[in-house]
Amino acid sequence: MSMDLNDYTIIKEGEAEILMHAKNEVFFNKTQVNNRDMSIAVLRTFISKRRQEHEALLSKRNKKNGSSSDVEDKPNDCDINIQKSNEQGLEEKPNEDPCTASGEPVKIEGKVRGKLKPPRVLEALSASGLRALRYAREVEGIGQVVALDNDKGAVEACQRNIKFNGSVACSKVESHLADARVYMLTHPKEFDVVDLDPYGSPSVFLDSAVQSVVDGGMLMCTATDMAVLCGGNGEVCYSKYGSYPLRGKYCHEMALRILLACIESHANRYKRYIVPVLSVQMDFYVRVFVRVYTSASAMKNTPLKLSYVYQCIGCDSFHLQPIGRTVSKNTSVRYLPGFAPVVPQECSDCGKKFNMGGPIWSAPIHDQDWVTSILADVKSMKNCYPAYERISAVLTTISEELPDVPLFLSLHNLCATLKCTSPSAVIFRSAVINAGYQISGTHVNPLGLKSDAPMDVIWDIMRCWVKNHPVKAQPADQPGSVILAKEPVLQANFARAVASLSKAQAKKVARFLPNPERHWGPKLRAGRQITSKHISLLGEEAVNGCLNDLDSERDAKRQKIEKSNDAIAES
Ligand SMILES: C[S@@+](CC[C@H](N)C(=O)[O-])C[C@H]1O[C@@H](n2cnc3c(N)ncnc32)[C@H](O)[C@@H]1O
Ligand SMILES: [Zn+2]
Repeated sequence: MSMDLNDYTIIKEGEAEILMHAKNEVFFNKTQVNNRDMSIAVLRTFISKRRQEHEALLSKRNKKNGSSSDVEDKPNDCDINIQKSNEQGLEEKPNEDPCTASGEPVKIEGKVRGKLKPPRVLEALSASGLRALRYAREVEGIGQVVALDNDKGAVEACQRNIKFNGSVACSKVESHLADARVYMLTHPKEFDVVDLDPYGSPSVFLDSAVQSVVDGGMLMCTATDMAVLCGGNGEVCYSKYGSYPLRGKYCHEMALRILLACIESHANRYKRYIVPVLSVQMDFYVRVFVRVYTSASAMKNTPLKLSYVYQCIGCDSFHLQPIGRTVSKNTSVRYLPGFAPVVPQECSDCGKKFNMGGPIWSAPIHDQDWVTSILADVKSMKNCYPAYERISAVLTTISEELPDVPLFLSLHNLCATLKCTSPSAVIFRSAVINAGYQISGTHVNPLGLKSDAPMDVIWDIMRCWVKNHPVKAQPADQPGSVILAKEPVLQANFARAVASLSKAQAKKVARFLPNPERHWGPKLRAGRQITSKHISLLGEEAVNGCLNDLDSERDAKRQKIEKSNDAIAES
């Protein structure tokens, strides 16, 4: 088919270039550069971690072989995971043992040897192929990248772009017209990495995606339906993800945890479970990076990693209700349902009722060792990331998040409940630290604070604050009045604590950045007009912005708010 290059513009991102037709009939959203850069960073770390794990496995096996006879010990679950994960990626050493099955470690002179196969990546929803091309061209050590789309125009564009990107792209990237769900179902445990980047919700792809990843492989998954995940339509969220969202200030983190719980439930159907390495809320979407393993016995731990959330409708208090618990006796562990309820009918702080949301993933959402490696890698290859400033800021903030504290408090909301002036973040953080608890920021909200302090301690600190910063009298039945009517048990100490600023704050390293330009938001399915029906995909603000042409005003306002939020968080 002849093509006139004048009909196209060239878009360059990282090392990849794509041809965009003047009519732009294939999806492309440049704001997703943050998403693609972050994924490349995770992919690089995945390759190096996988190599380390492989070497550790080989040396463990060799030690075993050296010290014991031919009879192998029965491997435990953990061994099976590592073993299977590596078997998928093990390559025969040519001519060393022609009888060895492909993918099996090769045993030579009592030593197990094997070479890791470069990881195979499936970009299941590829559109123009930009992401697949960037993976192939920029990530050293990557294997084949399979790019799928069920839209003929997208596949044609992708194939054109593969050719346009030269020999490396041609040898590594292949594009197919396929329904991603069918393809993933018919390629079980075949891909080291599966990347899902859909329009809106990934929910319909999860069941097949968790089956297509090799043991120890990685699933990367975006969801842009934030209005659904953040509680705009609780029942829609429940039907798509099996969880009820709550409309707290922490809703974006809750969205991440709902998505993780949903992926885990799909994985469990196949005796598999997930281990999150990085979970990010950026721009207008959430994106999670999880490893997938198979183990019927490890799967029993799933209920320990999930919780319901009780959110008081009167004050900012929230409480987690774990689904399961364990009882250990000697060496045996029994799995039991969680003790319930963890809260009384009425909030013990303000007397109002609770909404119940979830279940959410309440175990850690990042592996801090991975986060450190990813951040170090990003910093060492600064010029290779077009969105360096943004992704390094997000990773820095994530690296400082308390790992074991789900969700967070909003200092603004606490003060709004009490109708008091707000202490600065530093003063509040100091009081929490001086009371013997931990506190950190969160990457999802410059004003959010994560703490392991129980709610009664938080309210005692605020009661002490109000004693020095009195409020006007309010009606007695208001949540704030009920809270302030009680005397604090704890005497808060607001003296500035050493750790009241995070390391990044102390060094003035950027943690939150405003959007670089207007229209920095989601895009519709290629070729569609924006109408009010698109609120769940784009969010109310974006849709109204397009419909009413109020974008510039809103953007200016948002940037102003972001700047002032940052200033408050730094203060
Ligand atoms: C948001 S775009 C992907 C953007 C791309 N990952 C990037 O980084 O530029 C989603 C793509 O998924 C494709 N798609 C939707 N449903 C699909 C399905 N069931 N199977 C394969 N592709 C599908 C659409 O045609 C669209 O091109
Ligand atoms: Zn309450």
